[in-house]
Amino acid sequence: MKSSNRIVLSSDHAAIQLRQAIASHIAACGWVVVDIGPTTPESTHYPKHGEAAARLVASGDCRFGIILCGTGQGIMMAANKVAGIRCGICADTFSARMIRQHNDANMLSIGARVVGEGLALDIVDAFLTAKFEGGRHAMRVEMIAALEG
Ligand SMILES: O=C[C@H](O)[C@H](O)[C@H](O)COP(=O)(O)O
Repeated sequence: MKSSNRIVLSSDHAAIQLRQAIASHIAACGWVVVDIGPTTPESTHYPKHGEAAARLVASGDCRFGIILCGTGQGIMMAANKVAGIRCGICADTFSARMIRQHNDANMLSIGARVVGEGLALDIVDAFLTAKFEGGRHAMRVEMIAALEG
């Protein structure tokens, strides 16, 4: 079922605190948060958490996904293996805005060991408030999809 107001959140052990801060922030902004954990700090493996979040976005259950690990890199790589996912990693607000406007990104990855909480929340806001511009960018996004075979 398509949902325009549901956002899935996921992380590995390196980003639990920041993930919870983002969950509170976006819930206060009116989004329905689907936080799929983990909730305990034991070491875990980012590929499975990236994949789980990506599948909820790819299926249409959630409109967007926000995923985190230490750098944001590994979990982003895993999410992008799922067909239909366009996940960008951001450590600045300009990129967070542009991956929506130009790339129609449906997932955002953040490195909890890279950016502090204040900047991370600004990045999330930039991502969630920007709109895909379509036009010349639409064909390029279709070209990305074509690579999925
Ligand atoms: O891209 C991978 C992430 O940054 C992981 O969060 C990181 O590799 C986990 O490292 P560690 O097991 O040393 O906490």
